Amino acid sequence: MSTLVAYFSATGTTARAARALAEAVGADLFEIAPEQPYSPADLNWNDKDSRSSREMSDETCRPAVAGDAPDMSRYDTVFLGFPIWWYVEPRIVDTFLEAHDFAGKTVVPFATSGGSGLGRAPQRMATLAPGATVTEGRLLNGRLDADDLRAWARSL
Ligand SMILES: Cc1cc2nc3c(=O)[nH]c(=O)nc-3n(C[C@H](O)[C@H](O)[C@H](O)COP(=O)(O)O)c2cc1C
Repeated sequence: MSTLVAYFSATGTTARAARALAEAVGADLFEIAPEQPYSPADLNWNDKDSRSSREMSDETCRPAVAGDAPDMSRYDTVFLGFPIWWYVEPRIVDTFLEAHDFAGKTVVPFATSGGSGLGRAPQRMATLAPGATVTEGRLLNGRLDADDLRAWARSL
């Protein structure tokens, strides 16, 4: 069994963290790409009518994921990365969690943000991945050190 790093990234920051993590721990990498990419206007958190604001104000919103899904049966540990949006994981991460069977797997959240922590994201994610062990996760803001990432992965 092996390790997957799956991530959503709207503007590239989480993508960089995900690549560094996958390389450091020798994991496969999968991008959770939205069927409809997010434009800069979509990401405007000052506009309560922007796409991201509308999605995040609706707990049941599940934006569609593009492309082929990974074969989850190959993995026992899944690092799941995302930008913090309104203190939690973007709804498209919820789409991904509900689309796969994580029972018996370890799901490790990681995030980038403007400063907020993971907040309630791990708890929310646990409710969407029945039977999985969802760890408390970690912010991967700033410079990432491969040895530090490996030590973190070993400690899980
Ligand atoms: C709609 C939206 C909401 C955000 N909400 C938060 C927040 O609650 N706390 C925070 O620290 N950063 C917040 N941010 C900033 C992002 O988490 C941060 O820029 C992140 O690194 C972006 O990652 P990405 O480039 O992978 O999309 C928000 C960004 C967007 C677009």
